[in-house]
Amino acid sequence: MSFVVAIDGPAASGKGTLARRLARHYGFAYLDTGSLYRAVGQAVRDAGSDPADETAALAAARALDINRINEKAIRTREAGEAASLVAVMAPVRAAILDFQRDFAANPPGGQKGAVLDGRDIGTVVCPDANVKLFVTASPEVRAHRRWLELKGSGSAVSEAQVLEDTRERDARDAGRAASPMKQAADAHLLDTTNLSIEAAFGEAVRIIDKSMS
Ligand SMILES: Nc1ncnc2c1ncn2[C@@H]1O[C@H](COP(=O)(O)OP(=O)(O)OP(=O)(O)O)[C@@H](O)[C@H]1O
Ligand SMILES: Nc1ccn([C@@H]2O[C@H](COP(=O)(O)O)[C@@H](O)[C@H]2O)c(=O)n1
Repeated sequence: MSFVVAIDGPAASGKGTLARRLARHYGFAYLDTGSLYRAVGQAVRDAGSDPADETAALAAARALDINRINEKAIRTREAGEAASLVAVMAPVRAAILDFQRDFAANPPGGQKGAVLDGRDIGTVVCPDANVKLFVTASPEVRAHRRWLELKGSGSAVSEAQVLEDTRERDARDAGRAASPMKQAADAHLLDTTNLSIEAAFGEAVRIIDKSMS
């Protein structure tokens, strides 16, 4: 049976950085579920439609081919915004739910476990995950990290604008009716506001090792 690590938390809290490192450390498969919503949102934009249009979003979700996701195109500010708009739609979420569950239960490459990160992994996608982490940090720290990242990739967006986007996205993700972002009752809270990447990784390994022994 696959050992599943579920990581949830708000935008730019460090979920992906942590999840990727954990997957490498334990030899597990990794799925960034946010990339699925980003790819759906970006596909709607590419088709010239409005990400708030449910018919267009559902068609894009049903047509999603994870092997054809354009990693660069989905990392923009606009793709993040489009992702959070399509993510409020229950039919869109339903269209990609089985894929995520199957990935967790049967990790590709025959790996013995999987790390999934997103907003509803511990609550909806994998409620029986072996370990659940809820990774967070203050909005200001998260916005600063994301701004540095966007600046590094050539974006001229201001830090104040990134903070505003971050707050808006958090509110939409936590406030929606369908699978809202929420810490599962049995999740460990990991606040990275004052933790380096290394320290956050060390804390997560301590929690996971304990649950494996
Ligand atoms: N503990 C940390 N200290 C400093 N920087 C960090 C830390 N964790 C992650 N970062 C940096 O913050 C940025 C956001 O991290 P990451 O992409 O892992 O967040 P995320 O929660 O997966 O975001 P999203 O949900 O929006 O995809 C990255 O540039 C990453 O290098
Ligand atoms: N399990 C998930 C993962 C993501 N979302 C939505 O996608 C947006 C982008 O996700 P990132 O992790 O890449 O920032 C996010 O803001 C959510 O709206 C989701 O709903 N469920």
